[in-house]
Amino acid sequence: MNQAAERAPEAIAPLLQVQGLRKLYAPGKGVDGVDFDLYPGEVLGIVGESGSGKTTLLSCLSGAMAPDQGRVLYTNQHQREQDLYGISESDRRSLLRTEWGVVHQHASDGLRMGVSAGANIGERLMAVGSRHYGELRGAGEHWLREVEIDTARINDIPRTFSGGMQQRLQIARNLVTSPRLVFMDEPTGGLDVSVQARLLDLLRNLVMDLGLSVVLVTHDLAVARLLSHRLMVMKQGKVVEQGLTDQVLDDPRHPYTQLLVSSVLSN
Ligand SMILES: Nc1ncnc2c1ncn2[C@@H]1O[C@H](COP(=O)(O)OP(=O)(O)OP(=O)(O)O)[C@@H](O)[C@H]1O
Repeated sequence: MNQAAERAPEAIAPLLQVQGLRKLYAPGKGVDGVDFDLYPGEVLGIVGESGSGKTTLLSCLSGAMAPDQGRVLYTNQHQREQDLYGISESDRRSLLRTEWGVVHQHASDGLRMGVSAGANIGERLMAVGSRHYGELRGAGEHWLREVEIDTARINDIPRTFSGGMQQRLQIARNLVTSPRLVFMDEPTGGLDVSVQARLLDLLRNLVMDLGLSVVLVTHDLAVARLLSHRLMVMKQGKVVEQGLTDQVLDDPRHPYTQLLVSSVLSN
């Protein structure tokens, strides 16, 4: 065997490494001892009942709230590892405007409700230096089409949009800077079932086409099954089980996961 053949294929570096993360508001309230790696193109679902710590974890991962303990390491597009809470506030903000995106449950938390749809999309591009009106307009139209919103609505403000459209606009606003990692907090929560189904379909296609890495918080196991490759199950701030989505949902090992799955089945 020659030397080249003996060499192991180059390992793919994780995009995100989470090590020993803890954020406790009070004993047992918050998250504790969370460790995982997220790889490029991977969708990780975080599930668990209300109060299990999903939102707290997402906030710590997405730079919104510093943990008490532990590290969040991100490998940026230049293959440099950045410690999320070791870098400056302005570098963290810059990550959030460029390589990262955040889709909130309530579109009003992620959109500027009083400015036009086009401006909502263009704003993120302007924040990274784009000033050319034609380009901004073109990007606005392109991303409206990508999220299935009629481009004739480009000058309308989000307040005049339906809930599903607002959520799709929020997604377009995030994707315009070609992020590598997107955090989603209950992206289909509070929408009618048929609107949810359309949004899920759109999200699934966008995630696949763009090769996005996603951390998705949901209490809805059907949403988790449809979108995520891997699942993490949380209970009272701790991860009780993690693995491939189908494995966790079809053959849950932890009694809590078994309960979650069976309560969905019996609904
Ligand atoms: N700012 C806060 N101050 C004190 N306790 C908090 C705070 N935010 C959350 N908690 C508590 O921490 C625990 C985890 O809450 P968290 O919102 O992260 O859970 P969750 O799984 O996202 O719940 P939900 O699905 O209801 O949003 C809960 O017991 C909650 O009451």
